Amino acid sequence: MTTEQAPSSGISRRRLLGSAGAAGAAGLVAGGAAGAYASEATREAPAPLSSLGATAVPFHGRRQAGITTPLQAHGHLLAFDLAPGANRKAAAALLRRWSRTAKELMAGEAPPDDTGIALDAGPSSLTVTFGFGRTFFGKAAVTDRLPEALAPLPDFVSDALDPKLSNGDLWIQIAANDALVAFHALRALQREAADTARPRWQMNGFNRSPGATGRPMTTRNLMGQIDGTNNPKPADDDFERRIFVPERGEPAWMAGGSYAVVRRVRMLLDSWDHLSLERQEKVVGRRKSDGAPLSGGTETTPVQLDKVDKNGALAIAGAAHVRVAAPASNQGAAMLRRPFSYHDGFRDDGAPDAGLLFIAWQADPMKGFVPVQRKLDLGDDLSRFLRHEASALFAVPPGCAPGEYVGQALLEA
Ligand SMILES: C=CC1=C(C)c2cc3[nH]c(cc4nc(cc5[nH]c(cc1n2)c(C)c5CCC(=O)O)C(CCC(=O)O)=C4C)c(C)c3C=C
Ligand SMILES: [Fe+2]
Repeated sequence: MTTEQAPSSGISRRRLLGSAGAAGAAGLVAGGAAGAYASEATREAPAPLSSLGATAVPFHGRRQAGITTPLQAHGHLLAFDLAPGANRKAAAALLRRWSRTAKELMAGEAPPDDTGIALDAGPSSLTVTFGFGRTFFGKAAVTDRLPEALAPLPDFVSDALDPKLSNGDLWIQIAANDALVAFHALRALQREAADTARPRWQMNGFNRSPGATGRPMTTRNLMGQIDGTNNPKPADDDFERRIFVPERGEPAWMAGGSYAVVRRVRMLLDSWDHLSLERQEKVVGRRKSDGAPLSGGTETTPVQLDKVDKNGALAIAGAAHVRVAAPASNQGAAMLRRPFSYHDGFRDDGAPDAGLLFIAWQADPMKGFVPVQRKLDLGDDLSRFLRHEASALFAVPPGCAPGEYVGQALLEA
């Protein structure tokens, strides 16, 4: 489920509908003489998609898509609250509708009553990922299934949180390599929430587009740093244990799932951009140009935290971000960081309202995000340039088999 696959057929129902519509429209504009051309064109198969458009990520599987899937270029994060009076049964019906639609959209299919926003486009690596917030369990009367790991996150020194942009009963992460495909999914899912759930907040983010660089590279954030290098890798022995709830984990409905910490972290870009390159690199502990650690080597060379330079000073400073955040500094605590950048215009003081939609995935937030953020709070040079403005924690259940829906074991067991 986590690896991208070429679609089984290059031509989806959505693409056939789209090109037939376009050809029809061309015929109308050109008038009668073009009619023969129009009907001929209608019968023609559309041109093959580029690999960007054609790539489909399967919806069904052991894990939900969008956790270990390669980062896409466009992302929408949406939180919903259950509408007053919406009960467990209504929530179950909503998750069933959402799962069916997500499956169709991820395959490049047009759902019934389609808006047409993504006509002509392929699935474009669309992923849709669903999660449950702590407040869901009381409203849906399933408090007996509330995971311990969904305990509220503690307060942090660097928090300046906006409650209206935080938490939420239900969460959807939508991501795709095409902006219209991503918005199309957002609109379809929001329409299906109907009277059962109301939007609480939305955040829109982006990453590098595939093909923008000469070779596939780790993405950069808005501070210009290569960001994501030292993430746990699926090939690591302890990857599954760190990121996903074990098969015999508690509660049973979360076995194979993961917990997503979502933080909207504004960057103080005006202050940051005033630092010299040398200072910026010291704050992080890596070179800006290629992401290599200041202890030497290339981007992927393991960081040597004990390395000293010829003057006897630490090559990676005591308060450098990579030192303070490293598992070695946090009793092994680790998380999979899978963020999007955001830019929401400018603030009243003229500063960019921009930063990182930081999303951290882990089997247990108390062994991932929480201890690391506590440590960063105490003495991380980078934190001086960051403001945590929104926060949420969601239980993201495992994926589902054909005929099932995400969260079924929570809502029907
Ligand atoms: C609580 C966890 C973390 C927050 C919040 C966080 C914010 C944040 N980080 C960057 C930029 C970089 N982070 C890098 C590495 C890194 N960051 C965290 C954790 C948090 N970051 C970890 C666990 C690590 C890996 C440390 C290690 O083991 O080496 C890097 C270096 C490149 C990389 O490995 O990804 C950068 C750059 C920003 C801009 C930011 C908030 C906006
Ligand atoms: Fe970081």
